[in-house]
Amino acid sequence: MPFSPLFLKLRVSDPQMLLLQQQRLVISSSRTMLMASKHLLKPTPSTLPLKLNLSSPGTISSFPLKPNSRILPISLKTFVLPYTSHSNVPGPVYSENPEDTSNISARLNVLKKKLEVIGFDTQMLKTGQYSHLTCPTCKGGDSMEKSLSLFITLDGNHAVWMCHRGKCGSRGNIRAIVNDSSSYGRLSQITKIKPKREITEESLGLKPLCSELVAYFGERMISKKTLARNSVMQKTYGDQFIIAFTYQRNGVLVSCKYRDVNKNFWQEKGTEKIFYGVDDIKEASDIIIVEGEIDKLSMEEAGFYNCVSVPDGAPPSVSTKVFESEEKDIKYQYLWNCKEYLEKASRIILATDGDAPGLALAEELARRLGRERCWRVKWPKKNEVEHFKDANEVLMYLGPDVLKEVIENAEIYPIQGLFNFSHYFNEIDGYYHHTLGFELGVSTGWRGLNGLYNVVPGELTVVTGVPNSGKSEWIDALLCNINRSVGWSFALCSMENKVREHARKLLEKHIKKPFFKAGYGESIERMTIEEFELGKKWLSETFYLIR
Ligand SMILES: Nc1ncnc2c1ncn2[C@@H]1O[C@H](COP(=O)(O)OP(=O)(O)OP(=O)(O)O)[C@@H](O)[C@H]1O
Repeated sequence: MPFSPLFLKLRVSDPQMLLLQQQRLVISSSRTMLMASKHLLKPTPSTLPLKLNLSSPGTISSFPLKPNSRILPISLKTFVLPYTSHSNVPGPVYSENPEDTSNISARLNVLKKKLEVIGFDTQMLKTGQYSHLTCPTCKGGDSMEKSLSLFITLDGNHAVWMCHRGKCGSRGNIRAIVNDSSSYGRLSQITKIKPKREITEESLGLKPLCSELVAYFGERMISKKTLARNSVMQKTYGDQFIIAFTYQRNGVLVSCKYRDVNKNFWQEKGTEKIFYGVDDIKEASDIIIVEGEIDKLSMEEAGFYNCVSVPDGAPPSVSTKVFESEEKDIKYQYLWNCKEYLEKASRIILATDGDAPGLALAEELARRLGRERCWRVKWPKKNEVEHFKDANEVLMYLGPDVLKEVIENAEIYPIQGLFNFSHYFNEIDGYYHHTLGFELGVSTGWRGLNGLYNVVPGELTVVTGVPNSGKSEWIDALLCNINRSVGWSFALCSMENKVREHARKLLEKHIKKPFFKAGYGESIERMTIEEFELGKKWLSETFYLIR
């Protein structure tokens, strides 16, 4: 909705009154503001209105804002390396005398010694900072990555660490000065959280897909070749065949998700949560994320191998919880467990389902991955009201080429405050076709002024003049005219007028009869009580008073 026009009356010697049209009661009548406006004016006895355009781009937008989440957007980079910002944001200080540096360094030395015993390299450790280290438990796996993050409190007394390798997950904490709350004793052997089960195809009893299941996939346009490449298998429960989607990392079975004929899903207990197909995005700079395993297989049919599926489907809605830490972000552990695969991606296409949960999932992923590198797809229309909801539906009903187009036409994920002209085409069209309503302004009601001045929403009008020259009366008459012609209502900030006086002046202009018995001209009739009562109703419907 466009901004309302704003009338500002300046007595050349004594600015004092401000009028606002319509409901937006946002401008104060403070002297400061009026004085500031005065700089824009050359003192002149003229009473002609001056126009100042307030709607210049970059200062005030008259367009609706995009809906925004109340939660701060969070980028993966911030999550992965959140610690760079800690230098600017002091953490809690535990020392009673934080400036007692000798104590801090003494404590830190003790702490370092204890950490060395556990197997940490303490050379680069500093208080108040996170350090990325090799985990003494898993040694960073085959890639020997520095997957452990360790934080030392500002007082140098407490170290907390966690290994982010999905297969390890070791964590612990230790204090320089051991007291009752110390967990050093317990943690001299580093504790493992939720040790992950080691599984194999044999241990799970997985078998190659039977012809019936291959045919089932065939109906969904998933080829045998794609099934084989993704090691889709089956498990037998009694006489029932269940589809087994194998979750692998570096070719090793990490987890397995099952699906029965009734579309029930379940996952092997105690296994690590990772993306489905994560090996396919190892070195990819473009990544597609979908909401289900069959959608991942569908993308492959359209020629996109660089695709992964989330393991748990979509949440019902966007969470209002504030992100605390990777460890506490339980629902999205699969993302953190695979973060090294995602870090390299410069473009992440979120091809989640087109329904509300799918959109919520896209939002949750975008927050964590960083909106600036996320894109989203637009699923094609099924009919006048519906859209196809996911990759497999598009593949089945429209074919691989259309699915390819959907991905190729993905658009940038909306970022707060970043738009493009196409977002405004409706408004631009309306402007061109004169259908917006008041884009060229409304008449003041005085025909002689039409070619010189009209009241345009979003613009500021300053009415200036020498004292007592009729500025207030003119503005009141203008408001009455505009109310009569186009029905606008107004907010009045007129401190110089008593409310009852202002009511009288406005009623006289509206009813076109004097409020009191005129002291001149016998034939001039005073407004009747009925007219007065109707006039009061008009007053309260037309004006708001800022006092
Ligand atoms: N067109 C008019 N015909 C007759 N009287 C008028 C007219 N315009 C204004 N007046 C009268 O002149 C007086 C001053 O008018 P008004 O208060 O509108 O002036 P102003 O410029 O707003 O004054 P100030 O600078 O003191 O705020 C009022 O008594 C008003 O009724």
